Amino acid sequence: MLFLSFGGPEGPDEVRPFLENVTRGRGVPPERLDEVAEHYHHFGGVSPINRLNKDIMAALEAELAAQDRELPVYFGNRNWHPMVEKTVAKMADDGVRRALVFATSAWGGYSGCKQYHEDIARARAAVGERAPELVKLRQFFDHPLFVESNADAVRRAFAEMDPAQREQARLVFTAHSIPVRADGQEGPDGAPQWYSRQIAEASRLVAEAVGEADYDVVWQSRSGPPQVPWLEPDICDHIEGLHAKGVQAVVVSPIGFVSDHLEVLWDLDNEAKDKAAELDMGFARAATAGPDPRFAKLIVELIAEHTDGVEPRKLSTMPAAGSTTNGEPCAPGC
Ligand SMILES: CC1=C(CCC(=O)O)c2cc3nc(cc4[nH]c(cc5[nH]c(cc1n2)c(C)c5CCC(=O)O)c(CCC(=O)O)c4C)C(CCC(=O)O)=C3C
Ligand SMILES: [Fe+2]
Repeated sequence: MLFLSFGGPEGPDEVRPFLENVTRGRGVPPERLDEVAEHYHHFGGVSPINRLNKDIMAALEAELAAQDRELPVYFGNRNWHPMVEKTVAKMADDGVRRALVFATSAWGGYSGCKQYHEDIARARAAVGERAPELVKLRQFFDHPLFVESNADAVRRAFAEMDPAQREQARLVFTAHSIPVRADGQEGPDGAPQWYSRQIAEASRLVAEAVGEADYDVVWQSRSGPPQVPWLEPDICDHIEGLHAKGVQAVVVSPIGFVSDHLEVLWDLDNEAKDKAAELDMGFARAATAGPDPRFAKLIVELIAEHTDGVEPRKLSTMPAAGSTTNGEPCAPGC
């Protein structure tokens, strides 16, 4: 099994080279990179993502052992060490001929799915003929274990809230913004907005599970040049808008993220929280699904769909997608 993720710097000297890897050829303006570098420096130049991924892998290994499944887990990243090319070379050295790939995103779209397929293809090309066959596991945004752990996290966040504010607190889901044009691309069902529709659907399922009829879905962490439209509203603007309408408290669910990496710590626990405080609003941020023990069970279930013919469990009617061999596109044009 190859555990494939984004990667992140482990010290101040690694921040710039990491950011250059992330944005290579993407037209992200240098001012934006300076701003994001500051976010990393605020945490000593260390992204929490590597530690979080190691925790998930440890839980995954324990779950595999508990289920008597013998499956070695390798770790590789798109943007920082251990780089996926090196990891796949090591797998070939170890005699691995075929592996499943878990990518740490629940979603379709370029950053969450297609780019991981490109990583798989690039790593295989770098290794050459000896490269193992690599089969990526599917998108899991509507898997009951993902939905239930996010729902429990939302319940805990409501419970944390001052009882006086709890009743009127507004539930707000947030995910990583992407360019409006990128979101316009068709999904495997032939309809556009595959990524934002999945976010909407996962949010609906979580809201339904916790019994909140009214909620919002908003975006965060936009990048790119300011003149290019990205999905809106931004979480901080939205908190202002809610305040103007008389809402006194928000519960924020970072549904778009698998763990508390830098965008969650900075854009939510700093910026959004400060915005709420400035407006004298109550604020509670729900946990992400990654550290929940159900997350390792979810990964093993996705594995079992391939090894044991386990029927994919899905709470939405949107088609399963994102699983192909050697980085092939899921559907023509995907
Ligand atoms: C949809 C999406 C996810 C969610 C998918 C999923 O994971 O479920 C995601 C995850 C992540 N994004 C991350 C970090 C960054 N993303 C950037 C830039 C960008 N992200 C984009 C989209 C997404 N990104 C896009 C369209 C860009 C513009 C440039 C480009 O087209 O690539 C930049 C460059 C600076 C900036 O512009 O912000 C950084 C540093 C980290 C690691 C955080 C850590 O270190 O803890 C993670 C997990
Ligand atoms: Fe990103």
